[in-house]
Amino acid sequence: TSLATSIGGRTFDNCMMNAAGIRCQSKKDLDALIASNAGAYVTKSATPEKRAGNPSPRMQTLPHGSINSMGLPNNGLEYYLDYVIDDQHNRPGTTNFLSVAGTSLEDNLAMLHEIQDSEYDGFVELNLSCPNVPGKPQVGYDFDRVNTVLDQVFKFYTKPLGVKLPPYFDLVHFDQIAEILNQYPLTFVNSINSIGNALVVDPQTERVAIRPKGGFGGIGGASVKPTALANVRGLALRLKPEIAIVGTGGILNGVDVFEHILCGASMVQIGTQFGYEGTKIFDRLASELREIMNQKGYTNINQFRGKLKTFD
Ligand SMILES: O=C(O)c1[nH]c(=O)[nH]c(=O)c1I
Repeated sequence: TSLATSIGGRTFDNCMMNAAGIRCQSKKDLDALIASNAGAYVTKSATPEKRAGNPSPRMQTLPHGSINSMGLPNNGLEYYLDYVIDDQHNRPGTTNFLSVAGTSLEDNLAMLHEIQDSEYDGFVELNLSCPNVPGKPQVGYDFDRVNTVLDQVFKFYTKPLGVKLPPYFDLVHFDQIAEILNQYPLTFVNSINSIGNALVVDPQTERVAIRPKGGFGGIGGASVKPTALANVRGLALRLKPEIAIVGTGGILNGVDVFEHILCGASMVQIGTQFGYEGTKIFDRLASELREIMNQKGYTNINQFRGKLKTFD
């Protein structure tokens, strides 16, 4: 039973990896991902310079997921660019993901120029959906802005690139974002990021759970799976076949991986639950997914990708 997948002509021996932001900020974190059974890793979203991020408490675990307002803490683009270039020398033929999240178009273009001019030959995940930088909107909710960003990027960027999108909640929004994305040579679209600006309250203390932004933060984990599957399916039905879908959101068990692939995902990313379990989760999910595939008579994931049935 093979869990292999391919995106943009690159093959991965396992269709599961971490989600940006979770246990991927330091070299130590990334080394652990390399040592694990994950099929790839993605680095913490980078800004041009190192950032401390929001004041703590800025992340809280919940019974059915997590809330976070980290505020884009990261070690700066050079740190991650050096890491992934070093890794591609050490492990030729492997492909990984470098996430960038500039707080302005200028920053994003500057970082992509630096990556374009470097010897990095892996994927870039352009994060258009960080919900937690105070005063900054989630670009993914401004369709004209997304168009402008991609138009500017693809004037010069020729290496494989995908975008990380926020969740949409209206079928017309799936139509509108897909119409824009289909105009560009994207390698993949990653859906979803956390459900932004939710609020968790502690009834005992009568106070919010996290400090930044009056307690408003992004929700991840089990509670977001129905929204994540809707976005994966909504985009799979609308995007041109050359654009692969990376499914993120609400994956705790092998069955959740199966559901994301059934909806159209070629690769899946695990965030909140990976944060709790660590890299051994990739072993557990692989055996659980293989068990499901064996029961159903599937020998590889291409046999059921996107094959979700409806009633009609
Ligand atoms: O607060 C963060 O650092 C963060 N948190 C998220 O939930 N999604 C994101 O894309 C980011 I850049």
